[in-house]
Amino acid sequence: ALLPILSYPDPRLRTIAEPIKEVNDEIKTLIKDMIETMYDAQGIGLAATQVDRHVQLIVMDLSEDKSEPMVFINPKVTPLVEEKEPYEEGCLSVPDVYDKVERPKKVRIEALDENGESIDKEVEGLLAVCIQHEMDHLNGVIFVDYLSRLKQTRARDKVRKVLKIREKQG
Ligand SMILES: O=C(O)C[C@@H](Cc1ccccc1)C(=O)SCC(=O)c1ccccc1
Ligand SMILES: [Zn+2]
Repeated sequence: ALLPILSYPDPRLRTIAEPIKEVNDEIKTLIKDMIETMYDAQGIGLAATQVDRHVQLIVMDLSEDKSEPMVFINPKVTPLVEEKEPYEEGCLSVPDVYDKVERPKKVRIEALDENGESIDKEVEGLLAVCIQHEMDHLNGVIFVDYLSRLKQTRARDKVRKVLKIREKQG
């Protein structure tokens, strides 16, 4: 099922997600719904926080044809290098706002997958950018938090406008 995505500056986006104790049917359904919601929203990632479910769960799919969804349960992301790289980020919770954010170039991801198998890999590029962006969501951080006050105000105004237009479209 498609889940509603919270929009900035909704305070629920600031909730800290809890660890998942058991990958039960409820979590399995949430994973399926989040993947469906991510594809529908044309995203490459989605954190459970964004759909108002405050558990440590991230889904991502960087493939062209939306055929390779990845699931990260109770993820831990550790920078492997000091060097940071800027990337023009967007966010499904801050529609139509894109801006440069600097993040560590290479990170280690430790997590469980949907079968409870452990994941432990070193990534860079868009995968590293996206997993750090999603991890921030689980910690109540949104990419606009890294921008200037002025840009944050502009982002709030922009989201308000986009939501009004979407409301009219019904
Ligand atoms: O809000 C989210 O978490 C999803 C977000 C993930 C993300 C994309 C790009 C950089 C950082 C984080 C998106 O999928 S935004 C939409 C998108 O597909 C995209 C936007 C900018 C660059 C590449 C992809
Ligand atoms: Zn986001």
